[in-house]
Amino acid sequence: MLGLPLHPLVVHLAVVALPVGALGVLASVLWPKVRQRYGVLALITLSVGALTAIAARLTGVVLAEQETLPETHATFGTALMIVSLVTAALAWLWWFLERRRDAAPPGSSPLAAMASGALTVTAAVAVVGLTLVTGHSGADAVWGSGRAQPGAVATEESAPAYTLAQVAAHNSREDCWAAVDGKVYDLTSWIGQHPGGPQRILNLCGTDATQAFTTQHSTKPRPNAQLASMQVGVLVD
Ligand code: HEM
Repeated sequence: MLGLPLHPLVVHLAVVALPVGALGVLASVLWPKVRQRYGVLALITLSVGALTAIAARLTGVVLAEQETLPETHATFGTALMIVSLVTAALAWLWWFLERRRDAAPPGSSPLAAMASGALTVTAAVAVVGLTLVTGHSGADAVWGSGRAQPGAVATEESAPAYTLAQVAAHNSREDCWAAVDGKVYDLTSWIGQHPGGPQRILNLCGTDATQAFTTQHSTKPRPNAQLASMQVGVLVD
């Protein structure tokens, strides 16, 4: 429930609320008339957007546990969450300083309000830009070329073919290949990164590891996506 149904729902809210709120705040800083009429509305919209960005990040993490993690999109999502929260905080600070300036006697220094206004405008532009790239990378992860596809590294037709004897020659920590289910993988760079420990991968070097891999990981998405990213060819007799 927390993953798939919620993530698309909250991201669409964030994708609307963040740019609308950020542009509204930007216009409020630049034009006092806009501030008077729509300032509070823009601030609330931006704040709702920032809270939705947190929700999007959290539901995205849950979703990544069920599917594979689209790295670029996750990085942008985290950046957007932080930048939108900072922007909302800056915008409220600017608002508070402007209100104080309105109440202050004529001739008081406008410096603090102006400085916070300039920071708010810069941050609001960053929010709009980051919302666009985060949304785009998310759409790409679902529909486009960024989609994590098992076996995407080498297609059956284009992949080089290796015999088990050739695979067996790559049987060391420095050069570790294994075959799984008719495909050949170079596991060398993964040895030290395996969450289940390096020894379990070292045991596979130079072998047909189909049974060891499927017994341990069967159809779990993460190990299979990791494996797919390391494919170097297909196994032939
Ligand atoms: C090329 C082969 C393998 C790959 C690509 C691989 C990949 C992975 C990945 C991605 C994880 C993290 C899982 C997660 O975060 O959900 C993991 C965890 C683990 N792996 Fe492997 N693995 C391989 C082979 C093996 C083998 C042969 C064994 C045992 C004989 C093993 C034992 C474990 C254990 C105990 C964990 C930690 C607990 C778990 O998440 O299941 N792995 N592996």
